[in-house]
Amino acid sequence: MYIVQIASECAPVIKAGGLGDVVYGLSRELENRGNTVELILPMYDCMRFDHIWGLHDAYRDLSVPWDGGAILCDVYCGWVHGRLCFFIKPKSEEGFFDRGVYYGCADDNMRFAFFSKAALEFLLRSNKRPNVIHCHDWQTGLIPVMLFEIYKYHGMADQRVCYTIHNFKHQGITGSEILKLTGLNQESYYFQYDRLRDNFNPFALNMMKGGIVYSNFVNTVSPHHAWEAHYTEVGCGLSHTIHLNEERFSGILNGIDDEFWNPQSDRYIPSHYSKDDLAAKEKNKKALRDRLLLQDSDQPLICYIGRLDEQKGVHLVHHAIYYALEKGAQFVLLGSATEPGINAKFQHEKAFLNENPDCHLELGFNEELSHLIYAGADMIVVPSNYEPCGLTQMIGLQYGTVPIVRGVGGLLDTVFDRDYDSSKPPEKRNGYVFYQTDEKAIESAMDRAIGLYQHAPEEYEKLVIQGMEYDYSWHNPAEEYLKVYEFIRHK
Ligand SMILES: Nc1ncnc2c1ncn2[C@@H]1O[C@H](COP(=O)(O)OP(=O)(O)O[C@H]2O[C@H](CO)[C@@H](O)[C@H](O)[C@H]2O)[C@@H](O)[C@H]1O
Repeated sequence: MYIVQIASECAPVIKAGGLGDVVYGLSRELENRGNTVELILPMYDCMRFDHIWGLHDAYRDLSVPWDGGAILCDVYCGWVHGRLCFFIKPKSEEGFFDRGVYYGCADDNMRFAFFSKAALEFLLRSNKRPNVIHCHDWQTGLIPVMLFEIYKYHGMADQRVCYTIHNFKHQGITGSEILKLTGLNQESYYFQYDRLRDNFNPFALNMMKGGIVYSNFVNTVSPHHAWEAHYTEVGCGLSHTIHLNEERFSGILNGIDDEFWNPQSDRYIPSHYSKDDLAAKEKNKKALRDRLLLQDSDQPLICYIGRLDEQKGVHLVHHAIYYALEKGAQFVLLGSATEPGINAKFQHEKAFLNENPDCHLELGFNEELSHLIYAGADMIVVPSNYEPCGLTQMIGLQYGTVPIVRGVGGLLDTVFDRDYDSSKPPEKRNGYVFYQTDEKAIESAMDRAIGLYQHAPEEYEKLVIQGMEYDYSWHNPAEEYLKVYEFIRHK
């Protein structure tokens, strides 16, 4: 099958979070199974060019209709660790992707609407006719809309769209100007409730809603989160739209790339290990302590890795640091905050804890360091308010780092409480789960984890091994996506 992924991220060349991991990992697995996969991405000035091999011109002066005129783009092509990627570079004054950041500009809606239009125009003009176009999140929500309202009539009638939602919080809510810019026009048509009109603001359009309404199949990234999005406030206003389209909606659990995230071959860690050789994991702990100037200790090292925002339960992340220290454990945090208030709070904590030999806060994005932390830590906390899937707990499991998670979304589908999970026999349990959002809840789960580490090391090691035995690679999820692709192809 010929599949084109269109997204705003692809790890490691463009990675702000989990979306990048998924786009890369799924593409690799689909190719391993004999499919042809190509990716279309924006050409950001700040992306990691050092991860692209053989970058060259693929299409010069692609004329993308925009705002009644056209913007010329150059399309470059290169391989990102074996994946064939096309990068779109607009040559307009706005410099849509020359902002030094991936997201967070005042005109993000326009930037990604343009990217979506340019991606379709590129497919059309270069005569690429994939069986399936797979798009991701609000940034590409307009792709199925424009495909089925415009491009279908220009020789792209056979293409089918699978649309994956990684985060319902950001939906691309925009004004009517986007219709004129993209050439969709016809305000009264698109402002209908069963098309793009936002479910709560009758004067706004919602790009993610467009993605749901127009795609041949829609999914989010875990079965439990699919249920939450349908039936709870976690759908962020789109539950009714999901309800109306429920026969085309499901949850497919993410995987993690087992080449990139593999303690037996990870290029960023000093000592490779497996579940049969856990002594080598200790060497990574030592390397991590040395690198971050932490003192040696026989107490557990607990970590947090992830974006620092409301979604991730920052108040509990903050509490976990102090509670770990109170219990004699060590804590390492690697995170970046885009919200100024949250950033200021963690900068303050970093300064306050700077001299503490048991704690290190690293504020920023650092792929290489993240690997060493997964390998060197004993436990990872993931106290999210909501979590569509969550990759950090799965990576933690793969690296023998026991997850302590809040029981929401994909965390519930992947972590099974050692002491209380009745759905799994004891030998299949792999971590700790708590449910409430108050401090006592995370404290009790941390107590149980730290207690086992301190008082029953053999039992603790068993738990580590049980976690490492889980297969959260892309093998099963890719199978499910292929079933979806086959299903929509023949519709
Ligand atoms: N400061 C930092 N330095 C280095 N690496 C960092 C980092 N902060 C985060 N990372 C890395 O980025 C990824 C984050 O994965 P998450 O599942 O937390 O994704 P996120 O919430 O961004 O994405 C959304 O999409 C993903 C994919 O579908 C869903 O799993 C998730 O629930 C949803 O919120 C991991 O690979 C992690 O190691």
